[in-house]
Amino acid sequence: MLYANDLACVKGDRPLFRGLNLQVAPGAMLRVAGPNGYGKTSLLRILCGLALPESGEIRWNDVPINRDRETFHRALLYLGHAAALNDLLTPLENLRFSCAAGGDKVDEDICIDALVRIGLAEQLDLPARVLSQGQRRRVGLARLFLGTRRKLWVLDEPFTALDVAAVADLAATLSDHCAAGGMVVLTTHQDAPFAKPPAVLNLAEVAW
Ligand SMILES: Nc1ncnc2c1ncn2[C@@H]1O[C@H](COP(=O)(O)OP(=O)(O)OP(=O)(O)O)[C@@H](O)[C@H]1O
Repeated sequence: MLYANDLACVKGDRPLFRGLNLQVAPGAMLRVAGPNGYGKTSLLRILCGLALPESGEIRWNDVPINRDRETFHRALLYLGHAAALNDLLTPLENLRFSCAAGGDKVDEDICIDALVRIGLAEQLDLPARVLSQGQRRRVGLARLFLGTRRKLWVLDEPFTALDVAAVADLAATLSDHCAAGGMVVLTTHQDAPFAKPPAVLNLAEVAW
């Protein structure tokens, strides 16, 4: 279970939100909504422990995330809104690198299957610099198809630059993850065909 209690966030000299509470239980999906610049990305980074809130606390299974970072990070998969790829490496090399950096031991065959599943069969051996925006996005998203048992997926605009079929496939994957007891927190400006509509947290309602 992920809890956030009474979070406040200031960026530079700009107050963004305060009094923000949330909880995400196993099986749940939460969509963080709000206009541009209201702090969606900032909130996701705070929830992952990548940035500190001005005040408030985040707990994972009742333990503050800064007290046992290792356990929390083993349960967490965070994908930011920009695909962090090395342009000189192929999609396969990038995927294997991000798994290794995240401490996931994944066989090459499983990585290849994930890249094929996400529609990159023809691009396996190309350097990432020649990929389209949608293909770059897919390399990052391939981590969701690896079957690693990370319970909490935090995804910043995962549908950006994907075509209709890829949006449907990803929405089904996120729904399946929740149906299997996983948790998803995401931002998106577009509707996606989830099996169940996610709960919505609108940052406009907690704007400072
Ligand atoms: N380090 C920083 N210093 C100053 N301002 C910042 C900093 N980081 C973010 N901001 C500002 O904080 C605000 C919130 O940014 P954030 O990226 O969290 O918004 P968002 O809701 O995700 O926006 P979008 O819908 O456009 O992706 C923006 O006005 C942004 O310019």
